[in-house]
Amino acid sequence: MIRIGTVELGKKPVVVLSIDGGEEDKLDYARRLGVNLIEVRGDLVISKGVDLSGLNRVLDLIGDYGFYSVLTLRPEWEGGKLNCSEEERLQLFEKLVKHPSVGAVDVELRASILSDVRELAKREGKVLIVSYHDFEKTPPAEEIGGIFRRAVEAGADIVKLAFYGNSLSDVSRVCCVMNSIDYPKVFMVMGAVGKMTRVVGFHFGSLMTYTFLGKSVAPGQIPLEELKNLLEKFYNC
Ligand SMILES: O=C1C[C@@](O)(C(=O)O)C[C@@H](O)[C@@H]1O
Repeated sequence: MIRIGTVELGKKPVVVLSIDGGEEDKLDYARRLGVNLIEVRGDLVISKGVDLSGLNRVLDLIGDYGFYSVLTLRPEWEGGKLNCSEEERLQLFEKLVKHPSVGAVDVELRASILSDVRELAKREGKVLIVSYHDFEKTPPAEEIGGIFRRAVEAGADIVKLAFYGNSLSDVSRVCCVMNSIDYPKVFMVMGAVGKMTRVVGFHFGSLMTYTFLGKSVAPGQIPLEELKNLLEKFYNC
């Protein structure tokens, strides 16, 4: 069983609210709607002109509201807003990962700093999420399996795969491949056709689902209120 901060994964659906630094004033509301973790999209926060001390204040506030966070610094080359060198991104990770409210760190499988971030996470006792995003398509089953294996070999505590779905066969293929893999995982099929995976993914072993308040941060995300209602219907939680 994996725990991010005090949040146990795998016992019931875990809801992660992705914030870009503009929603921290809604943390009380998020708590009341059953959000379990806060993903700090540090790349989005920084893109709004917030500096490192401002990012630390966001992390402070998350802790003040009793949440643990997942720290994400998504680069432009994987769909994020961070436009800096990998060395600079690693320095940001080094300055932020140690924050007491950070429970997990998300780094891309294709990042040249992956092994550095892995060692950093291990040293600081944080959960390592190794993620892979394809915002255009869903690969064939064999390729999905290969990506997953590479993430495990890279030392992921949790493997997170997010593919863009163009058809229901994309959705069913991802669910079937994920269902066949016994390893801590999170997956979603992005886009309209893949919306269902953000709710039914738990049936196929996905540990977390990502949501938003205000503006979504990825195609096909379900807003928090609607997601809460769907999870109550499907999982009585
Ligand atoms: O990787 C993911 C999943 C995501 O892309 C989604 O589709 O909900 C949202 C991102 O913020 C997060 O880091």
